[in-house]
Amino acid sequence: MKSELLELAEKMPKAELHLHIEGSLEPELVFKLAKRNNVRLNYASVDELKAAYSFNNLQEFLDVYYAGMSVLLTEDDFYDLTWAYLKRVHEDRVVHVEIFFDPQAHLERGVPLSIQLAGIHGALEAGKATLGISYRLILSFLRHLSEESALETLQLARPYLNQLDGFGLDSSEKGHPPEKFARVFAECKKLGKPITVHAGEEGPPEYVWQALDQLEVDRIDHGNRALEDDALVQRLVATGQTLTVCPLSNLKLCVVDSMQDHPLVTMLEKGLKATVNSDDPAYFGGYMMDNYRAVIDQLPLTREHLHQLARNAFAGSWLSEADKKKHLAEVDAVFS
Ligand SMILES: Nc1ncnc2[nH]cnc12
Ligand SMILES: [Zn+2]
Repeated sequence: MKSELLELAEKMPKAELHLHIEGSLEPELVFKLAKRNNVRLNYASVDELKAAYSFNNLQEFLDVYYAGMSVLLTEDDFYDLTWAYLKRVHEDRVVHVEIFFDPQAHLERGVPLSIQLAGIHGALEAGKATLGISYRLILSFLRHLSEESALETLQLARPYLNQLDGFGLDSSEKGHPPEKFARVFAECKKLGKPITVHAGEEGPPEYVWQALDQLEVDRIDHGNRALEDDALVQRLVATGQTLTVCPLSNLKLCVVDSMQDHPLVTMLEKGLKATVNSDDPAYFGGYMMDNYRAVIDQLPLTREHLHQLARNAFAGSWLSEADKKKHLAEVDAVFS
């Protein structure tokens, strides 16, 4: 049974909806870019850097994540990073990606938005042309920074709106509720772009309510802690909200104690539109298939659950209705 599910997971076309491009920066590439840009690292070797990838919570990870991305300085760096991710997920039969980038983290180091976007967008276009991977690019605001900083970033982004497909909110969740950014996302809404925010990863169910009621999000990233509130689950089910769940991330950041305790199957059984994603694959032990392998191995996942997960990802994507329909038919063909 397990091997049949694995085979199906390998074969089915996949959409990844929760991926921080800076979180796909592999240790080997960190060292290559550090050398290219003359950046001094606090680690002597790839192995020493990898040894630092042990986290007790989100903040411990974020400290390493922001330090790692300090090597990203030029257009080529952003291009190489994004291209490496696309090539890697192509092997996992990922055909559509919706990826975040954290512009404020790079602006702080003096890297203009134009450089960040030229590299990331250039690689996404190359991936579309040569690997057949469609994409959406999401500008994500850092919630540990101020509302003012987010508004300034949005101003800087205005000339590039044709390259931005939506807006997100990430970084340190606790103490930085969605309502802190209500005015920022109201501005984003006026631009007619979809919104997705991290909520209920470490933060309480109240943050998920705020994301829904005050930010009027189109998707929730993570959402694990929504399960603590039955009324919230009912709301998410009734409105068909997609949750971009990240199993290996949740394990690495101690959101769950073990993969056997992961709520993915519970979510599906409750009718929540859960999807499987890798979040920050270079830091959390794997890309899309690694995540699928983990949940197939460790959870009572059925063929129907797997089919639902594949469908949820395309249905919850920001693809056109015609493209969704095409991909859903391809998924169904694998499971027929
Ligand atoms: N899992 C995560 N949660 C919040 N912010 C992030 N930034 C990158 N990965 C993140
Ligand atoms: Zn994330």
